[in-house]
Amino acid sequence: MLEINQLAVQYGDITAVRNVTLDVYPGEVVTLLGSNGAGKSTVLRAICRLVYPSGGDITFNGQSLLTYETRKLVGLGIALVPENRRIFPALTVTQNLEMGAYGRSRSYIREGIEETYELFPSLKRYARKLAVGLSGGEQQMLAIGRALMSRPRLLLLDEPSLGLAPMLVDQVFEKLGQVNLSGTTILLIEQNARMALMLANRAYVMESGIVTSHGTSEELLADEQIKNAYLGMQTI
Ligand SMILES: Nc1ncnc2c1ncn2[C@@H]1O[C@H](COP(=O)(O)OP(=O)(O)OP(=O)(O)O)[C@@H](O)[C@H]1O
Repeated sequence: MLEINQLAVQYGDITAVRNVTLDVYPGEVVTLLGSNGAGKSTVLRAICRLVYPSGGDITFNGQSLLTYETRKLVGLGIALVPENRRIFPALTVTQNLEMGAYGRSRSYIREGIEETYELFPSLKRYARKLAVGLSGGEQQMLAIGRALMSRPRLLLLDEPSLGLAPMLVDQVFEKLGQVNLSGTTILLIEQNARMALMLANRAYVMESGIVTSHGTSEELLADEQIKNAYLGMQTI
């Protein structure tokens, strides 16, 4: 579905990412792990055309994304849940969801909102409240719900656990599991390796701009180096 081939990205003189090759197959959850500054977000930015690669290619269902503008990706079936959620604080919860399907028919939007409230019943209670008043966990659910409004085939998430208490992280990941079960493919960028590996089928690990290992989640969970570097002493 998504193929990244030998991707390189520069910020001026800084090479943030080089030689990154990564595949996401339909129906999978794939996670990209790595510590701060490893280059994970840069890969996501390149997929969304927020930065232009200095080398390599990115294709979606066989079509190069490098010729696409960011705003056209949604039409291809790609939606992004950005880092720090970036919801519209001065709009209500329902209005935020409507923005996720901007330009679509009223019935498309109505059905999307109904489906979103089915998936996130807690959001429904706040439908008419301003998004600014939501807790961090609810804002993350709203950001995911907004991205799902366009019925993406591929959902990209940048650090959905960021700033959330552990219980809320569990809830967000449980919802992502449901989203995947209902047919949406997921590429997840995370620093919370434990949660990400529990959800994902496969994972890639990045260090200093390159992919240093990849495999199934089971393989990486059993890997001593990964355990020491990313999983601490936690027992899975
Ligand atoms: N706009 C920018 N200008 C210059 N350098 C940048 C810019 N954005 C990122 N970098 C650098 O590129 C490298 C990769 O950053 P990136 O944000 O992709 O890492 P990351 O793995 O997503 O980390 P984080 O979890 O902190 O976002 C880092 O060295 C970072 O300092």
